[in-house]
Formats: sequence, structure tokens, C-alpha cells
Amino acid sequence: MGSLILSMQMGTAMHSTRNEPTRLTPVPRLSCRSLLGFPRRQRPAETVRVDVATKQRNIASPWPAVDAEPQQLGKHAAWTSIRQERWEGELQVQGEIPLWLSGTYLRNGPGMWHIADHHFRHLFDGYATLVRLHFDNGRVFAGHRQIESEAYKAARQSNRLCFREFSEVPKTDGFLSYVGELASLFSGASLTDNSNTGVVRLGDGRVVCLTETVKGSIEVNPHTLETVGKFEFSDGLGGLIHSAHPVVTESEFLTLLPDLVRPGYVVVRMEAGSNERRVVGRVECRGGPAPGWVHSFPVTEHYVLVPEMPLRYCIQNLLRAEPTPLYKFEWRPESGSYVHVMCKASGTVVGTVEVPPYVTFHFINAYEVEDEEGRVTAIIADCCEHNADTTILEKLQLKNLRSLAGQDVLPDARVGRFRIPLDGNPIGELDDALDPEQHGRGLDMCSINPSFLGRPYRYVYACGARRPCHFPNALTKIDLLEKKAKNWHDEGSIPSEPFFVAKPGTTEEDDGVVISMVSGKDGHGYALILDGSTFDEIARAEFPYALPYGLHGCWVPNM
Ligand SMILES: CC(=O)/C=C/C=C(C)/C=C/C1=C(C)CCCC1(C)C
Ligand SMILES: CC(/C=C/C=O)=C\C=C\C=O
Ligand SMILES: [Fe+2]
Repeated sequence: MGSLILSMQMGTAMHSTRNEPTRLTPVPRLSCRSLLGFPRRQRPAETVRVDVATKQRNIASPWPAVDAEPQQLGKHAAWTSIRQERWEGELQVQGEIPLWLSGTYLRNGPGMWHIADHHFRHLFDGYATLVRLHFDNGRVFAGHRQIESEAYKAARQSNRLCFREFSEVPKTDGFLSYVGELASLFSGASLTDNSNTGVVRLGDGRVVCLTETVKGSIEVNPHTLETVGKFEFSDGLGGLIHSAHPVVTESEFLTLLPDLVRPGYVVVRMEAGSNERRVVGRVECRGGPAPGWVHSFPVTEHYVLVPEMPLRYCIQNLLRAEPTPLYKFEWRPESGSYVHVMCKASGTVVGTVEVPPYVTFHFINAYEVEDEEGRVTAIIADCCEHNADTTILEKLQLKNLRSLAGQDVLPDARVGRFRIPLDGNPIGELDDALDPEQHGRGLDMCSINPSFLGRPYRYVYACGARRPCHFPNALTKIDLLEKKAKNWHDEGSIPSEPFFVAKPGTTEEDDGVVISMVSGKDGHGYALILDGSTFDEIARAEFPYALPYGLHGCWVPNM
């Protein structure tokens, strides 16, 4: 295996153990009161100060404050850094939270986009902020906390960027340190461990925050949001980058490691309870000098699908100090677009089909199509597809998110449905699963009922658009059978990924609730609960401060 997929023991270790977490600055112990929650309908003890210029509410709390972003005065909370490293308290609930909803929802995302006077450029650069909603008997206890990655701690200590983020590269002084930078890129030492993308609950109960760098896999405590320490893979398999979206079930964790040296992908599997990934199989790229970006991938009951997009990793762009229009990637439509199908049990690649060009961050789901004899003849795979247009990456620059509100500049997206024949036909299809107007031609950040993972399914929850908009500003429930969508929208607010939680014991696919954290237009934020079936709002719980935008969530049931 090549060097970019190779070294994993590189980089700075996070000096912490499960019992002795590292801390940026000493923080007061959580009081029993805050752990147990507050009496119903009572606000937490902290006072709330409203900053008139930003309309952001700042909590006078014992936890460290973060410098405000001066250039951000008056801008939307969604794109404004969190003001404090942590907070916790009970939220006021309007409406009724179903009593069966018992457990913890966690949402990860890049909530801090500056360090001292250095301001990040891209949404994906921000330091990870983990937000928590704990549901108990109709009450909601909430909080947020910065994840104490090495990248975040080093930046806070030295007041400068110290590691390579999605688009940012730390400044080097002169040629010699540039050479050192190259070496440290290939060893992985200079890559970030800022785990700002997703959070998963492993089958053994451990909760891990993730990003696309393997070293950015960080275990957290879902109750206190404390950083427990680095999640160390014990296998020596190597790999500097992986998919930010492993497929996690009660029994396993499956992911893809792109190999930039021998262009291909390694599919790996880790059993619940283990830290050891084992190779399932390897797929060689069909086109281009490097693998396509794999932010996520779908699975069916028997197969792992390996997408090979023409938006490919680019070694030259990885080495550049300044971001290129496509960051570490390049658009190579001439190299072809493919989907590979690997048997989960044997690791054999049973098919590769060429498909029309596509751009996706997020696959939604996939399932097998059988003939009358029960033979699998094709696979259907759905994704949030950006019409093979890479401009969405540029639209996610913070300067655009902060300045283009109200302009109808969000590029169109759709539910892209792949039909991947398994009868030897080398060509697959890609079509709209429904008319994209149903969800305002905006679509990303999706979830499904997890019991339908890899199986025929009907409903998708995602962020959609109410035009005119520059960013997905609605929530949508898509019925793939009726080819219709029902939408939720609150003028001026930015909702994050709608996350479906099934009612215990139910068999109906949409029987449950959908949780989304919303950044409101007037510098406030709230947790929104929609009915999974009617998609009507059933409750909301207001935070006493502004919530920045976030990415992906998970559900941690009470044990
Ligand atoms: C937030 C999100 O969706 C994607 C985050 C992607 C990240 C942080 C990617 C980071 C990378 C590097 C720091 C260097 C190597 C390439 C790449 C994986 C893009
Ligand atoms: C927020 C986003 C796309 C929005 C556009 O429609 C993509 C996030 C990707 C990472 O998780
Ligand atoms: Fe993602």
C-alpha cells in the first residue's frame, strides 16, 4: 500500500487516557444540579447578555469564552463562531416532546471558524463543536463543548493555525520549513485531527467523532461531551484519510480508505468492541490518476458500493499552500465516473459500471433488486447529487455564506438514483428519483430510518430549499414512492441535518421523530422536533444563545 494510505502512527499523540482526559484550561466540575438537570420550566442559573451589535446572546458562564469575531458583527448565527467553549443547561420546551423519546442526540460540526485574528475561509475548516440534547420524560437538557483535538489545543495555545485543515495550511517560514512541511504532509504529521464532521455510536457504546483524516477519530463522552482521547486503530493498516461517513451498525464499522499512490480504495471492517480494522477487499480505480473523493458510500445487505467520482483527489493541490477553487481535489470528467460493487463477505468486486458524471457528498441508501428466482440483478443507490457541478464547494466558502443571503445562488441538487446492473452490462444509469422542484432544487444532509439501511425504503429526510436562497434553508421529507416531498421552513433560519429517531418497537418506516438544530435569524437557536410521519412541528426547545450551523448527528439510547 502506498505512503498516503500508509503511515498512521504519525502525528502528535493526544496525551490522554480514558481516565485522564486532556483539558485546554481547567474547567469547574459539573454540579450535580447541571448533571441531573433543572426543575421544569426553570432557566439555568447563568445570566444571558445580549450583544446588541450581533444580536447574539452570550452566557455569563464559568467556562472559557472565545474571542468574538469582529468582522462578523450583525451576521447570521449559522456562520458565526460559538462564543464559549462549553455550556450546559435545561431548555424551555414549547409543544410536547413524546415521552418515549428517551436518550441523547449528538450533533457535530465546525462551530469555530477563527483563531485569534486568523479567520478561516471555508465552512469545513472550523474547529469541532459538539452539541447535545438529552431527552428525558418530555424535558430537554442541552449543551455544547469544543472537541479538544490536538489541532484545536495547539491553535488555542499558540494563537495560530498549526495543522492543515480542509482549506487552510499553516504558514511556514522559508524553504527549509517548506521541505519539512512536505515531509510532514506525507507522514501525516501536519494533517489536522479536527474531528468536525460526524459522530457515531459504535456497537459497543463508545462514541467517536470523525472527519476525513484517520487521526481525526476522537472518542468523546456523550454525557459530558468531554474529549476522552484519540480513537487509536490498533491494526497497523495505515491510511491517512478515510470516508468521513463509516457505515456503523450494532455489529460493525465499515469504511473506505482511498489509496492515493496506487489509485484505488481499500474497504475495511471493524467489529463492534474492537479497534482493529480488517481488510474486506480492494478496488482499483478505473480512471484518472487518483481516486475520486469519497466523503460517504452506500451499502446493501450483501454489497459495499465504492463510488469513483470524477471529482478526484489531487496530489499537487494537496501540496499547495493556498487553496485552489476545488481545494485538494480536481474535476476530471474525461476520466470517467464509476460505481464498483464489492461483496461484503468475500471482498470480491462483482461489478464495475460506468455512470454519468456526478458530484455527491452524501449517499442516502441503497438496496438490491431481485428477479423472481431471488437472484440479485441490480442495485439501486440514491444520493444527494449536485448535478455534476462542483460549484457547491465554492458556495460553502464562509465569505459567500455570510454575504449572499437572500440571493438565489444555491446550485441545484436532486435525489440522484443510480441503477447499477449486475448482469454484466458495463453501463449504469443515473436519474432524478423525483422532480427536484418538490424540495426547491436544494438537497443535502440526509437521514433515513436506520432499520432500512441497505434495504428497500421509502422515506428520506434532508435539508432542502425554499427559494430564493444561497444555502439549504428548509427541511424536507421525501416520499420516494409517491415522488412527493413535504417541506418545513422558518423564514431566515438555517436548519441542520434532520435526524430520524424511530419510536421503539415500531415497524412503520416513518413512525418516529425528526430532530434538527436550527440557527435562527435573530441570533438565537433552537432544537426542533418534527413528527416523522406528518412532518409537522411538535416541539421546539430554545437555546439561550446562538447556535452555529453543524453537520451530522447520531442517537445514543439510554442504556
Ligand atoms: C466537513 C466535511 O464535510 C469535510 C471535511 C474534510 C476534511 C477536514 C478534509 C481534510 C483533508 C485534509 C486536512 C488534508 C488531506 C485531504 C483532506 C482529506 C481533504
Ligand atoms: C452542507 C453541505 C452542503 C450543502 C449544500 O447543499 C455539505 C456538507 C458536507 C459535509 O458533511
Ligand atoms: Fe458529511
